[in-house]
Formats: sequence, C-alpha cells, structure tokens
Amino acid sequence: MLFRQAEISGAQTITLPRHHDERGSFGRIFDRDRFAENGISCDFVQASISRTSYAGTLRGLHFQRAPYAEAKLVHCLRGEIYDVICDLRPDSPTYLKHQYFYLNCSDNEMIYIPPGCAHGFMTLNDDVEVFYAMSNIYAQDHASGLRFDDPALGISWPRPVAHISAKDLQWPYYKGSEDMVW
Ligand SMILES: Cc1cn([C@H]2C[C@H](O)[C@@H](COP(=O)(O)OP(=O)(O)O[C@H]3O[C@@H](C)C(=O)[C@@H](O)[C@H]3O)O2)c(=O)[nH]c1=O
Repeated sequence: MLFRQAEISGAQTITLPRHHDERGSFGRIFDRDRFAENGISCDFVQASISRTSYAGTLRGLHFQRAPYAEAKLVHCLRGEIYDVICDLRPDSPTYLKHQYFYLNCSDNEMIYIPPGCAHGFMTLNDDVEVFYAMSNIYAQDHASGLRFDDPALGISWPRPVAHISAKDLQWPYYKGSEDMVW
C-alpha cells in the first residue's frame, strides 16, 4: 500500500496492491497496521456500497455533524467517478479548499477523507459502484450537506448534472449557515 498526502490537510490517497494471475486479481483494501503507520488510526465501523445507474449523477456534498463526524475511505469498484472533498474545518490550513480526484475501478486508488470534510462525487459513466468505509455509525439526525454548486466552495464539475436527489438539492449554501455545519 502506498500512502500519499493529498492537498487537503490530513487527506490521503492510498494505492492498493493487486496481485494478478490467470484467474484475475487479489488485493487488500484495508490493513490496520499499515494504516496506523501512516497516521490513520481510527476504527472503521461501517462499510457500504452505492450503485449508480447513470452517468452524470451527482451525490453530495455530505458529512455528519458532531458528535458523529466521520472519516471515510472511498474506492470505486466499477466505472469512474469525479470525487470531491471539501475542507469544512475552520482551524485547518486548507479550510474551505476542495480537491478532486478521478477514481477509476482499474487504477487501484482509494481516498482517505478525514473527519470535518464534506464529500461528493459525479459518475462519469453508467453502472458505477462505490465502496465506502466509515469511522462512525450512520446517524440520520446528524447527516448534513452543502449545495454542490456553492459559490463559496467553487467546485467545477466535469459535466452538467443529469441526476441528483431531492435531498441534495435542498442543502444550504455555506455562507450564512456556518453555524449549522458543526
Ligand atoms: C449514507 C447512508 C444512507 N443510508 C440510507 C438513507 C437513505 O434511505 C438511503 C440513501 O441515502 P443517501 O441518499 O444519503 O445516499 P447517498 O446520497 O449515496 O449518500 C452518500 O453520499 C456520498 C457522497 C457519501 O459521502 C456517503 O457517505 C453518503 O453520504 O440509504 C443508510 O441506511 N446508511 C448510510 O450510511
């Protein structure tokens, strides 16, 4: 596993090893000791898979409010996504900055997102699967979000939004709602 610091403070890209043979491949996605050696020592307590039918679908931007703020691991299992993390920690050197990653099922990359960042992605083709592991339980009352087109965040998405949930359209803009973020 190769760990590299991302631009967003505390975020990392993790290149996963994969062993190939005539049947296909095998690779480890989580290694507690290697993660801890590289500064990721939280427990991952839930893992989920999302499946998205169509290209141009946007999910996000999502985070959980305290005391359920969570770290996430994100890995694309099928297809390709444009993945975005956005730093909402006022005490962070990268506060309100965002970073994007193209995650493709064949490139063996995973993103570690520290607690206090919002996360979202857009699918770049049909039939996309994304794996997540989270360091906190899903707490519906603390699930929160921000608008994907928030001018304070300035995220430029690679194509027009073709599909988005009603829930994701009703998130507030950050300016004026900073207090409800945490
Ligand atoms: C996130 C989540 C949702 N759910 C339920 C709630 C709802 O009925 C259904 C779909 O939830 P959502 O609409 O929130 O799904 P989705 O919009 O795909 O939410 C995901 O978006 C990306 C960007 C993330 O970063 C994820 O952590 C997660 O927030 O699944 C759970 O039971 N557990 C969970 O951990």
